[in-house]
Amino acid sequence: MTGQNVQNVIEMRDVSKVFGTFVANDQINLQVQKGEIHALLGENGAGKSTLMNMLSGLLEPTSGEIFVNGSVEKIDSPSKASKLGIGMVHQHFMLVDAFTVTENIILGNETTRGIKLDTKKAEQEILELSQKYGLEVTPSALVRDISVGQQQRVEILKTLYRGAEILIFDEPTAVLTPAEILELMTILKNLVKEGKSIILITHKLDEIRAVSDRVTVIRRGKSIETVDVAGRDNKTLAEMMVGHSVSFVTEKKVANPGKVVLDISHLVVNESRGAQAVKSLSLKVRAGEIVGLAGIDGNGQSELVQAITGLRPVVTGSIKLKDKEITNHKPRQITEMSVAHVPEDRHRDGLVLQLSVAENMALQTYYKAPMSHLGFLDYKAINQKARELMAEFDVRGASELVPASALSGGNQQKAIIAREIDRNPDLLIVSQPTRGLDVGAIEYIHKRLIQARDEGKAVLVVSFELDEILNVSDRIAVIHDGKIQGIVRPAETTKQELGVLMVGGTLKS
Ligand SMILES: Nc1ncnc2c1ncn2[C@@H]1O[C@H](COP(=O)(O)OP(=O)(O)OP(=O)(O)O)[C@@H](O)[C@H]1O
Repeated sequence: MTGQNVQNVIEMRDVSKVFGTFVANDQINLQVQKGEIHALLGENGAGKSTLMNMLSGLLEPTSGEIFVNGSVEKIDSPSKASKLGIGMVHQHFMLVDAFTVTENIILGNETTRGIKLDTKKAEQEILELSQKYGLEVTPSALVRDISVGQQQRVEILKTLYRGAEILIFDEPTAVLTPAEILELMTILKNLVKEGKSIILITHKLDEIRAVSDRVTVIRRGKSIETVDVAGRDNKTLAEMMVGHSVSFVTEKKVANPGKVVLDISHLVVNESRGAQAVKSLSLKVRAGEIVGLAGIDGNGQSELVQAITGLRPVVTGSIKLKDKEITNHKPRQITEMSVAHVPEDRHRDGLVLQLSVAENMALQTYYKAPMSHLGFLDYKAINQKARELMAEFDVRGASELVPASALSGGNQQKAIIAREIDRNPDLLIVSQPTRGLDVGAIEYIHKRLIQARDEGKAVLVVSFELDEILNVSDRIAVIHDGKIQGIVRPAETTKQELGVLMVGGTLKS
């Protein structure tokens, strides 16, 4: 069937997707015009990824029609999507670490294009594409040796190499540093300048306003409206998304810090290849305070958190928890000493994706009553507890029995935070707590962190988001090159000052 408005490279008409009895997409309409950047805005679990998975051939609609360049199409596989010129850049990269950039880009494409791994020719083509769109890469580098930002460029090149005209980006900036985000924004603009069309899923309202032409709002599985982005501010966009007013600043009382709970002294920790990542670092976190650890990715913050939680050996120095030595203790021993941890990589360290949401919520407690009796798991108790936590923390999903992989990214994060806060720890360490979360969920998580502080917990928040650090912290420690470059109070500093410390500068007193 033709006759559609050919200006629309994509038209989704009354598209629904039902999982069991759960309606994830409810008669959604979406029109994407050629040469535009079209943002999709919606709360965690609203149904954005589900909708895009139907465009990229990973899921088939339960009902509704999809038109590509004016013709109705059945997109029943990723290769069909690719043939139709649709490419998706996923949030979690799908690259092989041990292969080169070129090998990753041509992987899976050799036979369809009739090329027998002609690496030289492919390298040439990749260089041409990378120059045309400003996607700098080193074709011969191994993927494991390049930065996250470069890995994302490889993902983008992969879709372009397969001839993508319509590119879908699923929260592309969630894993990038501020500098890499700026580079990506330029790349997106280059892509549309060259005639590509882009669908952009992001929770970052600033990014939507910086690059998008139009935005479609999705709420609880339904498309609410499509509007021009020009002239709208963050508050308006946020309110359109959640359907009520949103506050960007979390109210909090002045902290009333008590005894030192976490005492890190002259700590040295190596990174995986043996170089020093944490270099004689000292830091204290007291009961009843939130210390925010700000810094550019790769300055030792991951290794520091891994050392505190027993996941990485300490070379020298000491870590004390309420005056007790925990240096190089096993992770389970540290957990048992009332330390909770929300890890930065929720898929690798936070969840077992194939287990149910309920089982994941019991991961730290399943071996004890009331979750188990005489060595047998009590599923009634496990599931009941999960239902309570899901209601309390607004974890939206079909039920507590679905695998964790079936929760949306933001809801997976809320599930981990619920599990860790519920353990009522003395020390709560949260890394990138709101990565991938919508503004409403961020507001809620920030409130819960402050509530934990007010209940007397020591809280260490590691984040690349300066707004987040400034919003929740009582003290901000800036880490640079494995050392604490400075400690400041949020009310007495600015983002600019933090930026100076983050690159290793010092503040004039
Ligand atoms: N295979 C599945 N089985 C059951 N429910 C599913 C499945 N896949 C997705 N869902 C549910 O559908 C809803 C929509 O999820 P989706 O991932 O599309 O949301 P999203 O808008 O992309 O959210 P986020 O911003 O958090 O990534 C969620 O409640 C999710 O739990």
